[in-house]
Amino acid sequence: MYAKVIIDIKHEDVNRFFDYIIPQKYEDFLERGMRVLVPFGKQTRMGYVTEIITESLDATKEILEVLDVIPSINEELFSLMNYIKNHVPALYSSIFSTVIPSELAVNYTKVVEMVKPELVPDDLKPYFNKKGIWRLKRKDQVYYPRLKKLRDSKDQEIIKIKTVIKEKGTTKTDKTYTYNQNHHYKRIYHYEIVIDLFNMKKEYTRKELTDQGLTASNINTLVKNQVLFEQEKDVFREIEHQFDLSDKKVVLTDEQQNVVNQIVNSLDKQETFLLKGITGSGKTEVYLEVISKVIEQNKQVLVLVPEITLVAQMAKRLKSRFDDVAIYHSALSSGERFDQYKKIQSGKASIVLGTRSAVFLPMEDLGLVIIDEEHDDSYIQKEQVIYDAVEIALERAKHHQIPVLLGSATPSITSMYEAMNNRFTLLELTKRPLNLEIPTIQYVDMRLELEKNNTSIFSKTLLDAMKKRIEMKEQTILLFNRKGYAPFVLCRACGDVPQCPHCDISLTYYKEKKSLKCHYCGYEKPFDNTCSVCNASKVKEVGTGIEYVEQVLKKQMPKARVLRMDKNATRIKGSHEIIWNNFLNEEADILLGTQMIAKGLDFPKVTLVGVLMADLLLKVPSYKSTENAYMLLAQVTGRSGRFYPGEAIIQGYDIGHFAIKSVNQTYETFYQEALYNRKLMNYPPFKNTSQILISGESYLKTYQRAFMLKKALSSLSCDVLGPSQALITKIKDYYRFTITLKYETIEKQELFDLLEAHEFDDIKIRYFPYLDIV
Ligand SMILES: Nc1ncnc2c1ncn2[C@@H]1O[C@H](COP(=O)(O)OP(=O)(O)OP(=O)(O)O)[C@@H](O)[C@H]1O
Ligand SMILES: [Zn+2]
Repeated sequence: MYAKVIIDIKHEDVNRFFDYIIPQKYEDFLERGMRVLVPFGKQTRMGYVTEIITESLDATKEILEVLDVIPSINEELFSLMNYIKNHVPALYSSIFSTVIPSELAVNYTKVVEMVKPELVPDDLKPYFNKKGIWRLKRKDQVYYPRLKKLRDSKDQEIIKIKTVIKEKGTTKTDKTYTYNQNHHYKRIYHYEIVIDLFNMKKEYTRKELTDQGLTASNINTLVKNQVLFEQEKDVFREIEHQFDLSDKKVVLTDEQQNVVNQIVNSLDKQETFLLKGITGSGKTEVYLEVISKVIEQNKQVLVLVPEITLVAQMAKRLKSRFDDVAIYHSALSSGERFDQYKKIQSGKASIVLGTRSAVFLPMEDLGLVIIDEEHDDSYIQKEQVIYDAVEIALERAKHHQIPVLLGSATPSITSMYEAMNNRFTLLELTKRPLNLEIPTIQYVDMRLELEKNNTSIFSKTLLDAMKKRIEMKEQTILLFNRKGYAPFVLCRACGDVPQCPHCDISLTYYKEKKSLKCHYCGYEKPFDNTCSVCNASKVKEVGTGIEYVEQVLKKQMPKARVLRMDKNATRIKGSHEIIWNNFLNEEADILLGTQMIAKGLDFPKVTLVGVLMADLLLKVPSYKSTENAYMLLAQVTGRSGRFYPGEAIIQGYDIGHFAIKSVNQTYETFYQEALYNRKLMNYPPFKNTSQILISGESYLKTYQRAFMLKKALSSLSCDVLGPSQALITKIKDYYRFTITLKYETIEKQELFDLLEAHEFDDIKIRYFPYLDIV
């Protein structure tokens, strides 16, 4: 028997199947989808078995080891990988590592062993340990050529180089102790506490015992004298939460019950529901009720939220009401994530809650997928292997023949269009349950503030409203969608902005480190207030970042307790949940944040939402920027008045803009206008679009190649636009051009072949299945 294997190396040259002999001991055991170790050239590598075959002409080497007990890739996952493969050109190995958890990957470390110590050059000797072993680090790469020579020297092998492979995910074990009733230890009277403890519970972990005051040497003595039996056991790394498990009990409104009934009647069918419910209309209660019905049928539910910020709130609701909830996202520790994965893989989770990548988790008895805030861009993975988790979820639904429930107050234009054309079933919630209205919205034109000599970033209206909230013990959410502090520096004398020498982008200013850094290539140089162009000592930070807003806020409202939620404030594991929990428990008056706080969150005491520089949202270069701005504003203002009547204040310089104005109107008004624009411009849902990036070191050559590609593409039935300069015209010394495709249908494989044929050593071509990712 033989196995077809994809090798875990991300390189074009090995992007194909390799045949290996299955040793007899693995013949009955090995299955398609398992991870194996195989010899590859002079190395040992991990690989994925994609097929078991009976004949092979190429197989010469045997599989060394099998890493799985259950296949890491089940049949459903294989079909999802196939779906991805048909949509984007990507290496097999990259697709594998996209769909499985990173904990299933392995680390390869090279180890050098002395064979003839006397012949090892003196300057290398200090790197070896006492046992004659040197674990190579990344920085040791400079020694590779010399080491290889020592290994390959003709008649004498002076050293050996081995690859040590370690799985990233590890199972945690802990020592546990039970009490031996029949021991003969005389001095047990010294350990009364032990007797008491084991009267209460049969088994304790080492940590539990030390927490009770026993020292390590106490425990050792008791084990030695056979009072305690010691055993090594796997321990499950449970995720620790900040919240308590108390569930709200609500009686569904007629509208909610209606929606629930419709979904529940279709649980055995593949059907896509679009639940469009205004902000605060109680979509979560609908989810919970439907989930309980799915679980009654012994099936599983996958719940996706677009951002880690939203996990805690949903986790609290789910864990309070249901057992066996697993949680999966990138902010867990590697150990926690590995254990959650194992729990899911073994079928022990009835509900899985996660962010984008959770869409690939193995769930054999999947009965429903819920995608909350379905309009959110975060569902699209924009790096490496590009995919849209919503599309993947719809594929899974096809596989299992089950419904998908998409929920949003502001559905994406494409989802709404599907619903209007009866391909999705539209369900609506039009009211807030406690008869509360959507908050009233007030616009403040900051140009007029300036005329009134107010140069602060806060208008008087907003400042007064926040102060009033503090007096009334109510809370405020403030949105400022720009991260970091003073993102760049500028010479006030000549206007020069320091740029990265390798990329066409201004350098970011890091105040604490006093340095300037390029976001794209990592180039870094110390900040210097002398301008390199005009020599004036006038280089200063520019712009107002969210940390600056926080400072001003504290200055203008010294009594206010402010929490900040942005990428910087949430770098530490668990901080999303801490900030969320603290604000929910009213330990702060104001929650200041980026788009992270704009959607989905439900804080009863928030009666004011303020938006600073709303027009910043429009400055994003995307065909969707108007729509995204509208949706973000409609979402964030919807955080106000969910339990008590509320209001929202939007500040900006261009508040007459369609996107900003529309927040005060219905979603339908906005949808009609946005759809009209998309029709006019041939954007989705009317035409499919994708983009091709052509990059190379020579400006002229790259531009020429892009034109040649355009010509070749005209043989396909699609509109080809461009080539034009990419938004960032140069990255890491590579010039960048884009070509945009618009089409109804396109033969993807033909397109990918064409792109491949146009790749040259000095020209790179990348394909993006969606616009504005380049
Ligand atoms: N039937 C009900 N009776 C009383 N309160 C309810 C009812 N349904 C929902 N609520 C409460 O209303 C609030 C808003 O509900 P929820 O967070 O589910 O809104 P949502 O539709 O998800 O809104 P958004 O799109 O803004 O996130 C919650 O505090 C929820 O507990
Ligand atoms: Zn750079």
